[in-house]
Amino acid sequence: MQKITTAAQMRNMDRIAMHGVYAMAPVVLMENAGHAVAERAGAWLDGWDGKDVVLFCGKGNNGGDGFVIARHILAAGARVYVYVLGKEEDYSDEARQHLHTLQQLADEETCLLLSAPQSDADWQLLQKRLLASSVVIDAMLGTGFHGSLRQPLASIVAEVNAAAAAGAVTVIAVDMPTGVNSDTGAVSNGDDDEDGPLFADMTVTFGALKRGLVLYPGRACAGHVEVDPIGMPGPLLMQLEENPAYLLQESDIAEIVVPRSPDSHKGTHGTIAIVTGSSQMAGAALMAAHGAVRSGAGKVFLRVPGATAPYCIGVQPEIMVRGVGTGDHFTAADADEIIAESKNWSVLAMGPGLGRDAETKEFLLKVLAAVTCPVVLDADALNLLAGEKALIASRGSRIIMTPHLAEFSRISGLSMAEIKADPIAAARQFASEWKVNLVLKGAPTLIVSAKTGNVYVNSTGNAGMACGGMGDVLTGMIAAMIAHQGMSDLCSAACAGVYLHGAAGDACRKDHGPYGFTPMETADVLPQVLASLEEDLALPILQQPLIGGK
Ligand SMILES: NC(=O)C1=CN([C@@H]2O[C@H](COP(=O)(O)OP(=O)(O)OC[C@H]3O[C@@H](n4cnc5c(N)ncnc54)[C@H](OP(=O)(O)O)[C@@H]3O)[C@@H](O)[C@H]2O)[C@H](O)CC1
Ligand SMILES: [K+]
Repeated sequence: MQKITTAAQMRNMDRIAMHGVYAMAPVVLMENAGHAVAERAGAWLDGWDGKDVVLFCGKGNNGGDGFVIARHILAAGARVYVYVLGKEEDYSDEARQHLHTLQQLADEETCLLLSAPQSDADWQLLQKRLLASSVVIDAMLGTGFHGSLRQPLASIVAEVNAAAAAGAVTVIAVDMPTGVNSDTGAVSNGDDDEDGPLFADMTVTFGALKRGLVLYPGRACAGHVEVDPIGMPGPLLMQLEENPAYLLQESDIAEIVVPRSPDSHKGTHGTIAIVTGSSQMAGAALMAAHGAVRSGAGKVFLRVPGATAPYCIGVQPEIMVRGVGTGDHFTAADADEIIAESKNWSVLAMGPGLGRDAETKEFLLKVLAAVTCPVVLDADALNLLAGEKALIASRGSRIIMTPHLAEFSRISGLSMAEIKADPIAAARQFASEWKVNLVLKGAPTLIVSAKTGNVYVNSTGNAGMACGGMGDVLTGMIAAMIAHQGMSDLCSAACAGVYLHGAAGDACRKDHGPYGFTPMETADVLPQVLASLEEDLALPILQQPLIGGK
């Protein structure tokens, strides 16, 4: 699992690597960092030989990495213009040492060292060089960036973006794209909206992923991201700081979603109950149930208010529908029937299309206080339970709440701006206060474990999924995942549901185009997504065919 760090955690890791028991020389870490970029970007670009490169080095250690990169790509056959944007006395000892080495290699033909552009003529020359080069390397700012971009960096970033937009150059960022805050993913637009952030085609980052590379809008600036350990001692990288966050990747999910045992039966794969809907929103209930069906649930029961049942019965034969009571929304009088039935259920999901009637809140409170199976709460269930922290906290580790940002703002009392400023902290704080497993839906979706406080950042999904009904399908999927063999840990089930839902959306995007595909279509590609996941798994002996076959 890829660890995601903050700048402070990274600095702490650096400090221990250099000044703790490992006593690594700072100049060596910088050497490794620069070498890693030269190697990884070189492999990605099919080598450096014969390439014209413009390299911008800032006045911090990110710039120091740039001096090392210049030396390595020169040796690999590139011609390089190095803009040294700091004064020699500004640099750290290790950066200055690498600058001195590079100065010995400088010549007119292959390695020209230049200072920051000042006159109009300098800027015109810079533009010309950018358009004539094939690669730009951004070693201007890394984890030390704060505030909004100052000059001349803001204008350089604007020139690089313009050259890239003209199709002239491939842009490689060192550790972070300049202008992206490494802790929040917030970007700087400088004083002029066109002045930043830098948009990279590839980012090579050091030690571990930075939050700003996985959170939007920064994530959109990073391009293809590779993480290099730069020779950091393994135990240091593995060491869990407080409040860790991780990026969810296919291999992580393949470990959680165990293959079905060949002698399993429908009872093995869970009885999922979706108790939701109202006459205005029967579709939401059906989409949630369909999400569960397509996730391989053993049995799916849909319980809707009595007057809603005619809209749901017979729509999809796999879903066993029954109306409860006679109204068009649930009331407290309907709770006993649900509570009695729940003894046979593996999991209960409530919320999509539930409506916000006060009577429905009474129903929810009664059901939640009595049921013992795990519960997934979404949409209107969240709105109705916004003030019920004590009830949720009393059984939160058995509950998954799945708000989108607006719902999360309503129940947490945080403004959208506060959430966006630090979504990881906001999600973690909420999960800890409400003692609940949280799925904060957005780009990207965050999952927080009630038990450990660990945060998982999803890596799948796309903007085509921003449409009504996608969340309903996800609710059913997460419910079905909980019932899968070996998935009794609710947070793992939520991670699997969220990852697979996004992967299904990505498959739809590929098949249908960037948007316009539906939640039902998204659910329908799940078996294919699961098939590709199974390819990642070593099939257990029992799964292998007895005769023939692959
Ligand atoms: N283990 C590792 O990860 C290693 C990382 N390395 C590299 O080091 C950088 C971090 O280096 P640091 O010197 O701390 O920071 P930066 O180089 O990113 O930037 C600091 C300079 O940037 C100036 N700055 C800050 N904000 C702005 C802004 N908005 N506009 C313009 N300039 C800005 C800042 O100037 P101040 O006047 O504000 O102080 C600094 O001069 C990391 O990212 C890696 O690339 C090591 O090389 C190896 C180990
Ligand atoms: K950079």
